[in-house]
Amino acid sequence: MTAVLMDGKALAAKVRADVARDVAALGHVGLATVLVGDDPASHVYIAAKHKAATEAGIDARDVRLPADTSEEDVLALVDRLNHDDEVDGILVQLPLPGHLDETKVTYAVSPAKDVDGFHPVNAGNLYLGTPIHVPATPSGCMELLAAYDVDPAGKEAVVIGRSEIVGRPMAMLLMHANATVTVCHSRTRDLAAHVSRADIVVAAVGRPGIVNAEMVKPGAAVLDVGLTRTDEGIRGDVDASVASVAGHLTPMPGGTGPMTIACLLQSTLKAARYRRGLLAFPGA
Ligand SMILES: Nc1nc(=O)c2c([nH]1)NC[C@@H]1CN(c3ccc(C(=O)N[C@@H](CCC(=O)O)C(=O)O)cc3)C=[N+]21
Repeated sequence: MTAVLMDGKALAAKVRADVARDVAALGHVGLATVLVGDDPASHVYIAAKHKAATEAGIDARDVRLPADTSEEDVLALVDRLNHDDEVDGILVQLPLPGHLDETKVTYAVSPAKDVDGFHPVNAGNLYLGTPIHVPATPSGCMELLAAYDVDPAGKEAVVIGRSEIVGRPMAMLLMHANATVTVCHSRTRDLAAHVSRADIVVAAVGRPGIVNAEMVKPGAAVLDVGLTRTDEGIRGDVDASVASVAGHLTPMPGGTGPMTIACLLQSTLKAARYRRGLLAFPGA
């Protein structure tokens, strides 16, 4: 068997075109990104997000601060953006330099403008099954499954990784879609035993090739979120051999990454709708 490739690039282009149409209808939609310091990967991601936002007609503001910026100054900036009427969505690029408390900065972003969905109000509402802003990578994975008619209902799903930005929200979304969800992590005793039972596998740990053909159930849908830069190029968590066993597989690159960016734009549009009262912000 050769897996059907889940083309994230193509689906992302479609999502972005839909966002562009809705942005045009709304008039003005603003996104502010905050990048502290000079992590080279973060620069690549921020550039990609700005290009996509601008192409969708979103007014994207690129705020950059030196690596030694104090926490007080970062929090003051976030506060200004919270109160800035031109700004519908705020994204603080992670990781932050070590002297800054990521939790504190994440808490500071207004939940309605938190397009990453990292604020506890948003994380909590996802847990409760009443999602407001949902992290972009897991959203993109759900969109990929839907686009390829892989319905999680009743299926065994294994999520590898329990990070706040991918693994945990991914598990929630799959559970809400009625999958039976197992979350594996660094202390899991027998990863292969869990993966071999899964109809849907989402790998998000950043360990190149940790998922291989021997452990994947024939016909399973496998989504690769891990991204490691090596001398030979970008490598995912899923070994290339899996293509001969899986039913569906995301390419790496060109799978879940482009969908992450597309879903970020969707969240920005949603944030603009909350702010204009076109969508009710739960509990507000
Ligand atoms: N506040 C915050 N929000 C994020 O959403 C966030 C973040 N911080 N920090 C870092 C991670 C990582 N991330 C990616 C986005 C796009 C690709 C992407 O487009 N990848 C391309 C390859 C790009 C390349 O060449 O490096 C692909 O998979 O085809 C990957 C990773 C968002 N993140």
